[in-house]
Amino acid sequence: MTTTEGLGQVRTLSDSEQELPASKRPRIEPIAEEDVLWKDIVLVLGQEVVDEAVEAGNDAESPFAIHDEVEVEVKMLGSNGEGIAVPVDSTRPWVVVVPLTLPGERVLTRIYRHARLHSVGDLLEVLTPNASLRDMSLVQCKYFGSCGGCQYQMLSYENQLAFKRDVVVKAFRNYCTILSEQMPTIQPTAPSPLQYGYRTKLTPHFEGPSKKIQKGPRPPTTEQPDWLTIGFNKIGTRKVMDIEECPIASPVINGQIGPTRKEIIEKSHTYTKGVSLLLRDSLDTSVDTEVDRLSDTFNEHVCVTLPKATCRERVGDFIFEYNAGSFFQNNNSVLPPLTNYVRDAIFPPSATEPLTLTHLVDTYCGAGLFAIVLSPYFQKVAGIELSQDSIKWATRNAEINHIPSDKISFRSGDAAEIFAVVKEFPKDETAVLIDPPRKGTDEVFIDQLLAFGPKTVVYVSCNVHTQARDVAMIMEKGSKEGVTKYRLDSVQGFDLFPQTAHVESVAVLRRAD
Ligand SMILES: C[S@@+](CC[C@H](N)C(=O)[O-])C[C@H]1O[C@@H](n2cnc3c(N)ncnc32)[C@H](O)[C@@H]1O
Repeated sequence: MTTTEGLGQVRTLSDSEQELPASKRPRIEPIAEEDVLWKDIVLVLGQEVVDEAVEAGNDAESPFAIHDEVEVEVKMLGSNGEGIAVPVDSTRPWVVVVPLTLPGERVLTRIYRHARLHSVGDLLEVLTPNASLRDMSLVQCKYFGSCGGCQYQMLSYENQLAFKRDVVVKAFRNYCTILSEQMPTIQPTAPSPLQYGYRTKLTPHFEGPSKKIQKGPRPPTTEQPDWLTIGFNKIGTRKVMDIEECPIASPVINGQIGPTRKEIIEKSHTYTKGVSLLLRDSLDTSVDTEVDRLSDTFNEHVCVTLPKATCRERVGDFIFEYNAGSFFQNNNSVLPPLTNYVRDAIFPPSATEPLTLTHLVDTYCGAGLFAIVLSPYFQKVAGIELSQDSIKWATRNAEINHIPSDKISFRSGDAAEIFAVVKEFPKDETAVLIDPPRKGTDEVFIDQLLAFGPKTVVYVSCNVHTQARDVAMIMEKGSKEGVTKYRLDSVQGFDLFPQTAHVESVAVLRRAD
């Protein structure tokens, strides 16, 4: 029988690829959203049923036509935030993915796309709501249900956190191929202090006018032309819908949406292409960095719209500056609990013997967030980051926070290069922090990490699926090759984006000796 267990799985390096010099080896493939969805489909239909459908050649043949209206029952919430449903009347195993629906609900959907063993549909009507989960009085945004930004506003915050924990559990079950006895219980998801008004960065966008409109007369106007919509993509589409406010964004960002829209409309006759706008919440950078950081003057918020302009944020006692267009975490309210959590993971308050970790390596360090906030707890800190620009800011951030340059250093380069630099760091007293982009880290990095063998590894991730894969690789390679054996101490989700399906995750590994 054909087995589909490997379907959609990520590729591991072949033997010949393993032979290549580190710099020439391909990176581990990122785990695509479709792959994550496929695992949910298999969970709902069952592996055997999926195998049979594949065997019978039924897996690519939808029982529905595009635009069919179908009644379905939602079986579970998928890891990407949509309901994973099965048709109420169907003789063939098939899944229908419907956004904005909840487990246990019967809904009417209109099919708009087919893929392997599933179709995707728009939500037309919730026929039987799940009254214990759905509470529409919680919804704070007038665009909820049309805008693609938020998926969970109809859920209590407690339920949002519980669903996010399920995502972490499934991610580790599906992608972390370690023995179940090596897997710790996934901790409850840590909440964000702000559940609305938290986003410090928004990127509304608009499409350019058609060629036909460009050829016609385009006088300057103060009225919004028909071709122009400024906002976010409609759910499940690439069509932009008009947005005049966004309740998950911070007050200064909301205050800037109107003026920015007005400016775009007034200049609309000049546009030929679409543009992605930038609205970033910042402290007023004209205020001197030496002003009392708790004073009202220092904490005046402004909205920055130019990608090359400087932004400033305060995280606890520290301040950070960076280019508005470059990476910085988008929810300032959760940064103190997140950085405290990482600190406590490195120095567990419950440890019977205090850990004597004196050195920190912050890989994928951006503008130096973790390196700088955690610097008081270490004698030496080194950070690495690909973006030269972010490294300039990290170095400046160390200065404006009065951290001596013989204690903290930042360099630009691929994360794996840091291990050649920190050779003199005592591995028994070193913690390594990993915070890569969504695609996760790579095999070259993991090999170097294992060769270095730090006492503690804290892996912060915005993609729990690639994190689970990488954690497995760290543990499996470490134990197989007898290099450095790690045990997985804890995994906990962090809610950086309330009202959305996104979950951040922190995994803590400790050397097993
Ligand atoms: C999720 S961000 C984390 C940044 C930082 N830790 C923070 O919390 O602000 C990931 C960072 O990794 C950087 N990056 C991407 N690929 C990299 C690589 N191969 N080596 C080093 N840094 C990389 C990106 O530029 C980005 O700043």
